[in-house]
Amino acid sequence: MESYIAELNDAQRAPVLQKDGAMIVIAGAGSGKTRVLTYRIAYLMSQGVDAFNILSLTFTNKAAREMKTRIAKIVGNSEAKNLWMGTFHSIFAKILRFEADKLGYPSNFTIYDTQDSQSVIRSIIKDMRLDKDVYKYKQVYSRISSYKNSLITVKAYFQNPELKEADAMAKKPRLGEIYQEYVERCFKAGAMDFDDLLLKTNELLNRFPEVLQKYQNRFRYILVDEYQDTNHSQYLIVKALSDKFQNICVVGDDAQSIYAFRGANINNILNFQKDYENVQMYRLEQNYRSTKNIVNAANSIIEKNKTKLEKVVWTANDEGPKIVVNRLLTDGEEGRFVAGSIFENKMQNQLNNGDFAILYRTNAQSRAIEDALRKKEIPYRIYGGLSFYQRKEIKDVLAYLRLLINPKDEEALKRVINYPARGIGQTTMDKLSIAGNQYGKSIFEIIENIDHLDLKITKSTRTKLDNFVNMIKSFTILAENADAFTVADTVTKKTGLVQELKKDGTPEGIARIENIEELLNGIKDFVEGQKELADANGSLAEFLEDVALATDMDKDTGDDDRVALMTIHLAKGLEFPYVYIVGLEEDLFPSGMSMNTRSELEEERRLFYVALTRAEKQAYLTYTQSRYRWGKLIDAEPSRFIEEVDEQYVDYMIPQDDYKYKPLIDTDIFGDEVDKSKLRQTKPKKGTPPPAHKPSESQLRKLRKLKPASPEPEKARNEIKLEVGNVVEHMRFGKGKVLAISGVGQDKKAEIDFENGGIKNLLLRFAKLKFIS
Ligand SMILES: Nc1ncnc2c1ncn2[C@@H]1O[C@H](COP(=O)(O)OP(=O)(O)OP(=O)(O)O)[C@@H](O)[C@H]1O
Ligand SMILES: [Mg+2]
Repeated sequence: MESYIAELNDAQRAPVLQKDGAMIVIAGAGSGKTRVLTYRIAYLMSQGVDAFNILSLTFTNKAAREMKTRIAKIVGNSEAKNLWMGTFHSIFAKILRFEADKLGYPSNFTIYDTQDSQSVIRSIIKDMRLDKDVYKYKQVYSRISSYKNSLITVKAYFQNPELKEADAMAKKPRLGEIYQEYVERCFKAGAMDFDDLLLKTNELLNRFPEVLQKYQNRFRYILVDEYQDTNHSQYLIVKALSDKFQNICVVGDDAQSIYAFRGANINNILNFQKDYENVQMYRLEQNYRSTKNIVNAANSIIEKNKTKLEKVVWTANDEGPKIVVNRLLTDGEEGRFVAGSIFENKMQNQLNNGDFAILYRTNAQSRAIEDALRKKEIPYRIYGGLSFYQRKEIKDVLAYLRLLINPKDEEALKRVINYPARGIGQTTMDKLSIAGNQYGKSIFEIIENIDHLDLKITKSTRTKLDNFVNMIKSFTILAENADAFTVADTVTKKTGLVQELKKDGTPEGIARIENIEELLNGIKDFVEGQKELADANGSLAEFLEDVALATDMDKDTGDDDRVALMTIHLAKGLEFPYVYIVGLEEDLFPSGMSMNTRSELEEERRLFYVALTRAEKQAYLTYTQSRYRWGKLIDAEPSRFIEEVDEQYVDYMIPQDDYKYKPLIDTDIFGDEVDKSKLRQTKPKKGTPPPAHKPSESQLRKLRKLKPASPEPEKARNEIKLEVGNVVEHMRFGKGKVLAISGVGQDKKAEIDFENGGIKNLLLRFAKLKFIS
């Protein structure tokens, strides 16, 4: 037996050693799912499976790299290099390049990022003269994106009157036309957006059986991490590719499904057994990541969800300190508390900055935290947010590079045709655009043929356009032989980009030049790295693809020591010794936008579960009493999730005098006077605690029945549609009759005459009412 196999427990070893067939590993956080995938790949290779025949799909490219490094240690570097590992998007972008011509795309197609896509949509809305307050481009974009991820093409859209009706109901009757125009413009520009990378892969595998066969034969063994967050489009790709050999291993945790809002479909996990023959189901129960306190606290939260697979998670690790909950006055205080606590922990326990993570629900929350960390001189890195590649000056350089690779790339062209200024104005651009639409050609092609078209563009402007096109063409020729660095270096010099910034002379201008230098350094590194690989040569096209699909996480080389700041969504799959979860307030976490239905609330709760289970040694939860939101200082309420953590695993910090704490006297929804600060300190006892030690065999047998707990038919409490005359039940006041309803939406209230409490005016959003008749 290979020695690394000994680094697995019995339950983990089983799916690693089952070489063939379909298998699913369902298990809670930190139980070694990702480790199973990694070791399984190493094992397959030791059994003679060629690395070229293994496809492994991960949530980030960084995760893929880490797995590869681990595998390389076991099987050797040269073999591990040939593995196909990466995100769905990066793997299938590669395949699409090989096969692009079949779909009518150039193999050098551009990948439009979200900004590019939204910019195309904005100009369509403008060109169609639609009201931009009704047709909000971001909303339109996400609508189109969700169609694509459900494989609803333009044709399918128009064949399905229900979709059109739904959009009409949402006051966007022309959404289908926008969708159609968007698809046409992208196609004309030789561009695919992120969603196309999946949609077009599906199209490719469906329409061309010989292509499907080729990749089925190639990827004889397929592995998928974080399977709970695959969307329909991804699901179908995996299904098609694995259909022939059925050697597929997926791992996931339904309790960590947090992308339903982007189309992830939990049924992919629930139905896996139906999709393949002789599916082996494996469970892992022992958590190796966290202390008992953290594991048990996390169990006590997820227990509150009605839709879930029953699972056991226990740990043999130490008890560890309790979870610390602290209330602060403002977000500034919150930042100072977190920075101070990190500082103290570092001093007391001799830790590195990299041992800490600060997790939040929304990117906007990072600012106050950053201020505090800077004051304490604690180095940090923000993941997500505005990435390096989205900075203006970087996008400018990249636009030139994209354009020389794919001259049809309309978004790139618009960005740089008159930057630095070349005297090509908006009127000229409009004329070119109109001609482009009329002839179904790209602007670049229109300019190339400008002498044959009657566009009423002056001779002098035509010369300027000519010069621009010739410059780009000269770069294209250079790129045929030179590597990415040489090309990029030439472009920044010849286009006048750097000179323009030098002229500017302001500190911002200088910072921008430094960023461009940084980009060039990055390209140089990339070229050196790629030259070592068998199937790459450091070309510009390869670099651009890398950039288009890079997330901030991917750039993290981990070689400098910083505190990590990120949204919880980004933290999935990661682990840190110390984790601070900040902003635990109603309407922020759970998000005010996700409380309309029980399923949305449950997704927020899973998000909280993900956050807490990132922690190895200790977790901190913080909330504030008031917070600036949308420019207003509002009273914040502690998140319901804080109360949901079984109190035996929690330490509440008593506010110190220097917090300038003022008790907030308020009336609650029952009309009683309450001191809000005390509200959360007296908590009712919770139900049976989850197992702190390995549960008994009989308990395990009960819990192991891996069937979905049926969601209770009772409606989410804010879903209840009450009418005057209805009878309801309240936990405290007993039965009551609805006398009147007032307010709308979030403010909807009901006046109810209760058996035990008399007449009460209750905010329906909060009142725990059961509908009786
Ligand atoms: N048998 C084992 N012995 C020792 N350590 C282990 C074992 N299995 C897993 N670990 C460690 O436990 C931690 C969690 O493992 P891993 O990340 O694979 O869990 P996971 O199930 O993928 O978690 P998540 O659900 O958060 O993605 C890692 O640090 C891993 O190295
Ligand atoms: Mg994992």
